[in-house]
Amino acid sequence: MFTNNNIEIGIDLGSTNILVHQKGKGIIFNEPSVVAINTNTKQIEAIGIEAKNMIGKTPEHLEVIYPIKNGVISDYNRTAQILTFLMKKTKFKKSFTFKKLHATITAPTNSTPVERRAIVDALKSCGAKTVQIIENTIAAAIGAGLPVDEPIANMIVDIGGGTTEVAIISYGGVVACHSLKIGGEQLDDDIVQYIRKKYNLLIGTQTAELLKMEAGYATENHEEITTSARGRDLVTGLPKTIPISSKEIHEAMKESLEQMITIIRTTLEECPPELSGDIVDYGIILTGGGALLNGIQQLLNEKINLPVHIAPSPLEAVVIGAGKAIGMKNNNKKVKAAN
Ligand SMILES: Nc1ncnc2c1ncn2[C@@H]1O[C@H](COP(=O)(O)OP(=O)(O)OP(=O)(O)O)[C@@H](O)[C@H]1O
Repeated sequence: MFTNNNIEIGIDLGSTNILVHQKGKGIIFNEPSVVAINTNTKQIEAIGIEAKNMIGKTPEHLEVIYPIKNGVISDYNRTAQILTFLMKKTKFKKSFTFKKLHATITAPTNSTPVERRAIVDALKSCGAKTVQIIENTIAAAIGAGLPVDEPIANMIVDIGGGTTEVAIISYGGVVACHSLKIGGEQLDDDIVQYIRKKYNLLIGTQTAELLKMEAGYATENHEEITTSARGRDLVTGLPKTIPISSKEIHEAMKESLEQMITIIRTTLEECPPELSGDIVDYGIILTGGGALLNGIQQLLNEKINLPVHIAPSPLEAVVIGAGKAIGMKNNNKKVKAAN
């Protein structure tokens, strides 16, 4: 659609990870959604891995934060700063063709027009010539290789860091959808709270995330493993290491996982009957980092009684879909363009 002088990119501004996909090059940026802010100048000093490595080690004038909450940055200025910094880091700003940058950026299904406008304006203020917004779930479906423009219903469950989004997609549009402000970060927090209550031990969220990845199981029945958790004893104030079992980690995450199952059920209940057959035939496609949780496929299969498939690159599906969607905007009725 565009000439070779144009750069076409897809951006996934996730709560946990920011990814940029460039047509012809693939994923060119994939780093944590962390920024280091200079509290004196209010300017961003670092983003991604560089900023994450500063956590706990920053001088007084630097604050390290995760600015994207539940897939949305509420502050327009901060959004513009992050995107400008991102454009510099990905070197688009140095390119003389920058004025021909065409960006597709994803947004949560339930984000407000004000939040979407803020993202579009921020990207345009960075110099993007055209900006289009695509819903996360549609991008995830495209990235997972589903035939979104065909009259076949597909069900996407995207379990990200801050949100779980569920959508039934047919003919390129969302037929039914629900979003929950619970994702992988809540599971980490559940583990922190569980260990604090049961053992009077305070662990960090990064430790909790590692426990989740190594020994966290979505299903109650699994081969039990034991690992160790390191933190600060809340009684003595001293560092302490305790053994912790995969059963306990499952127990900690159980309630949040049940809430995810509930919104999948609710979305299925709203599926028009003539599309239900497709969902029965094709099942549910899982995307987002949460798709990598041990046993999640089995849990959903047992509770929802439908086939469950994990997308080929679950962490990258959304940005790959955003990157591909740029040429699809005339077919995809749910892609909201703001050129
Ligand atoms: N192997 C794994 N097991 C369990 N969880 C994992 C694994 N790998 C990544 N995750 C979790 O996936 C989450 C990040 O997923 P993803 O990058 O899809 O989120 P995001 O797009 O940044 O967030 P959102 O869509 O909510 O804005 C984190 O909570 C991370 O802990």
